[in-house]
Amino acid sequence: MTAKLIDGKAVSQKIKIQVQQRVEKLAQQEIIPGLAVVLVGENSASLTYVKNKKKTCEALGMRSDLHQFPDTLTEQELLSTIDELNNDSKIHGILVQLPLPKQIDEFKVISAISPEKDVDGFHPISVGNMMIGKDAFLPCTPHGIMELLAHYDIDPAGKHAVVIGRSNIVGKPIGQLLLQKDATVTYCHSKTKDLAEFTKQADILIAAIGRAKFIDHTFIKPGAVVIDVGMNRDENGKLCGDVDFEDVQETASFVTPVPGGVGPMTIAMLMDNTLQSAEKGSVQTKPE
Ligand SMILES: Nc1nc(=O)c2c([nH]1)NC[C@@H]1CN(c3ccc(C(=O)N[C@@H](CCC(=O)O)C(=O)O)cc3)C=[N+]21
Repeated sequence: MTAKLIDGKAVSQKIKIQVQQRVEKLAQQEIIPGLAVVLVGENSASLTYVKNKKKTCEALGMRSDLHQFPDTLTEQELLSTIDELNNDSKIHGILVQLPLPKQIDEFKVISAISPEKDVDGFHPISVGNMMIGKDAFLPCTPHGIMELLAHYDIDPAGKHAVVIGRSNIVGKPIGQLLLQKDATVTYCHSKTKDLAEFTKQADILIAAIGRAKFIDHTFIKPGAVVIDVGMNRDENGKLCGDVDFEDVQETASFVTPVPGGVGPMTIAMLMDNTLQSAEKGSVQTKPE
């Protein structure tokens, strides 16, 4: 038996069509959702993601402004850019591409973004609201994973979800979202002893490690759902995940590919968050 493919590309396409239709509705009120993307430095991978976001925005009828700076930018300069974007009524979402150069304190910068425009869901207020299940922009990658599970009728309730990775942007929040859907959640990380002992108990395995093809069939319980959040280059420079996709086929029940799995969902959820922000703004500024 081979695992079923979780087709992030196809699901993201459906979500983007829905976003586009709502963008058209907003256009009748003369509101165009606007996303500001701030990129500091010349990281070529970052530039690719950022261009992808811009292209998607424009395809859906939204605005996207790229603010690109050299890696010598000071923290103060970045904070004043954010201040301007916070006060710009044409901008509904602000995304500061991470990582930032070392002279800039990421926490300070993220905290300076107005929570109403925090479409990445990284602001401490967004994180706090997410933790207690209150209305907040959800971080795009974890939210995209939850949408994928729902789309394939994979209900986390009562399942054992094992998350490998504890970053603030993927590992920690995906564990919380799975917990809110009544999964039993185990977090593993670089200091976990005997990783496979844990992962072999996972009904749902989330791999966010950052090591190419690290997870093979020996880590996987027969019938498990395997979600690959990795974005690595293999020995030939080809994009690949944290999971050895071919090797787990006979063991897993469902698996996400890389590319075409979680990545496209991340972008779709960013578009959805930006649209939602613009929709909220339209309610607040409606003439009486
Ligand atoms: N503030 C911030 N927010 C982010 O959301 C953020 C960030 N910083 N820094 C970098 C990571 C990475 N990230 C990706 C998004 C989409 C794909 C994606 O669409 N990947 C395609 C392949 C793209 C390709 O071919 O290179 C796929 O998996 O099919 C990948 C990676 C968002 N990030």
